[in-house]
Amino acid sequence: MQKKFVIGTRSSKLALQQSQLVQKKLQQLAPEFEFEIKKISTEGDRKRNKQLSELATSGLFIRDLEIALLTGKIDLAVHSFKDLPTILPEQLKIGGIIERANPLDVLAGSTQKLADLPPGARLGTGSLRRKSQLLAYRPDLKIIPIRGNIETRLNKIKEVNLAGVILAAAGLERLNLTEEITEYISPGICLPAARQGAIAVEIKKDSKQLQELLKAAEDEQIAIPVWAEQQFLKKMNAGCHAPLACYARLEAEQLVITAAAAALDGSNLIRQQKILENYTLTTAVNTAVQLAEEMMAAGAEQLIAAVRK
Ligand SMILES: NCc1[nH]cc(CCC(=O)O)c1CC(=O)O
Repeated sequence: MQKKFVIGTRSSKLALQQSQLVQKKLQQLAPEFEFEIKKISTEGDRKRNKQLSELATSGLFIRDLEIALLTGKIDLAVHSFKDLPTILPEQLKIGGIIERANPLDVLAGSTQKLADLPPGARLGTGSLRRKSQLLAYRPDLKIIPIRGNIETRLNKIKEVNLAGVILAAAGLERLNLTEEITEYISPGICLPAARQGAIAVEIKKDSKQLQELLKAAEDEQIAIPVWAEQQFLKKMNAGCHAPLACYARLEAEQLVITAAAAALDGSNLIRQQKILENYTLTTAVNTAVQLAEEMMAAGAEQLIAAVRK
């Protein structure tokens, strides 16, 4: 029986914070085990095992963490679920969804709320999902593409003279930067990305001990809506770079799932919602798949394909 587990993490502040949260949760649940955090560098030894890197087809950093998992350097990989592709390498799986912070997008670093910004105000975001929905709401806005980690993006406000930036509430809350939040943007204006704010822990499929632990750490009230969003995205065959949004929330006995897709210039926006009574994981996921089918029937595929290339 394994007594010590290594948690692999990216080395960004946000990634470390999320990994510490997972470490704390698991440590509380299983005080008899040791959970150590290990930073995995982006450079890594990516090219050392060609077969493994071919298996892990995802983004560069995710791939390094997955290679570390597959080669036994780490036992768990902590990710912002939003950034993960919907299809994982054959030997890996999501062992559990640990916590979801506020799933909404925010306007940050602005002196005015979104509705009060002057015509032509410059807002920073690198996300096509945010850009397209914001333009559908206010075609006059100037959307300036920005990249980098959260603090880098906040710094862009002064550097390139922006009225504010659009970010995930989750990142700012986890980094204790909530004082930068001007406004939580209504999901009726900017629907969040599928899985936004949720932390996913990836493990090897044969890690029985860890699987049990992570199941015990999971709260199904949190996990069910997130799995529904994941299944929606998978059915749409899209990732976090598409101008596509999906947000599921529990309201009493109901699961409410909303999806949106928009043309990049905001000239067209498709929005659909489904409400499920007395949800279970299975019915939630099935409803999400139906929602994806309705979105496609309404023409969402063309909007997504416009930027897929
Ligand atoms: N792709 C960037 C990214 N990936 C995860 C987060 C933090 C929020 C989350 O955990 O979903 C962010 C920043 C942002 O979207 O503003």
